[in-house]
Amino acid sequence: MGVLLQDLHVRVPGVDGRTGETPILEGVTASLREPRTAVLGLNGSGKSTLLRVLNGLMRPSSGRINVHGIDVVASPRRARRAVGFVFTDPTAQLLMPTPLEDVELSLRDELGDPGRRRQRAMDLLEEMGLGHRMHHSVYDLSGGQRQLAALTSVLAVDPSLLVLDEPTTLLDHRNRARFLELLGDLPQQVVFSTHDLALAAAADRVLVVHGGRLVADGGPELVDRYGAWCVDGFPGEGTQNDDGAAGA
Ligand SMILES: Nc1ncnc2c1ncn2[C@@H]1O[C@H](COP(=O)(O)OP(=O)(O)OP(=O)(O)O)[C@@H](O)[C@H]1O
Repeated sequence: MGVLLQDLHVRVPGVDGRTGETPILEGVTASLREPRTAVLGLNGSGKSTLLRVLNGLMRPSSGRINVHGIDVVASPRRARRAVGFVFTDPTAQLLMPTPLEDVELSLRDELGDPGRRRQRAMDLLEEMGLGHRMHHSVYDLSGGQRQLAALTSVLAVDPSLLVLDEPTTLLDHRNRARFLELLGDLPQQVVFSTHDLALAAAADRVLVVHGGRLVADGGPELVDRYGAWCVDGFPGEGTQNDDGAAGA
């Protein structure tokens, strides 16, 4: 079992005069069985969209997605239970006032007893290095601490696939090192997008997305070949931050 993407297209209304639609992903096909997959690409290339379709947050216009035996398009609710997703900016996904309450909320279906639920939530936050912040308002946490709190809540329910959108963007050096260690230890299959080339090079599989298309798919050696382009821009194009959405 793994993650299967078959001829995936995502289009949104607008812009193109001929079709009235903007293509965001075009014909993405990949079968991912490796423990760690990194998705590389410039800003606007389609990385987040590729991740969002994995748990049904975004519906493809056409194509198949199967995650660990679940047809994501047909069963988006099952997919959301199986696929833990951590956003680049996790503020929106922390639903409760404090990290402790947020992790407790995640655990509500797993542990009926409030005392055991609280203890489990405290243990998980301690393991993540957030014990000293568990009672603070999520708005008083730093961006990196919020990201770790969101990750704790997601991991609390033991998803079979973990999807992380630019997981190290908000982390300082120490928390990035802690995150890398955690990534090495997690039993789950993980798919993550990143602009962090060292993080991508540590993955088993690398997908390079450009203009909504999968332009390269292979091992971590692709980081040497494509990494600089994914940071500075692809040859023959403008500079970084060009919007790389799929053209008509
Ligand atoms: N719902 C939507 N409606 C219209 N356009 C969208 C929508 N979702 C994404 N896009 C556009 O599709 C393109 C790809 O977006 P996406 O967020 O997947 O890029 P990304 O590679 O993750 O970029 P970044 O590195 O900046 O996070 C962008 O041009 C974005 O503006």
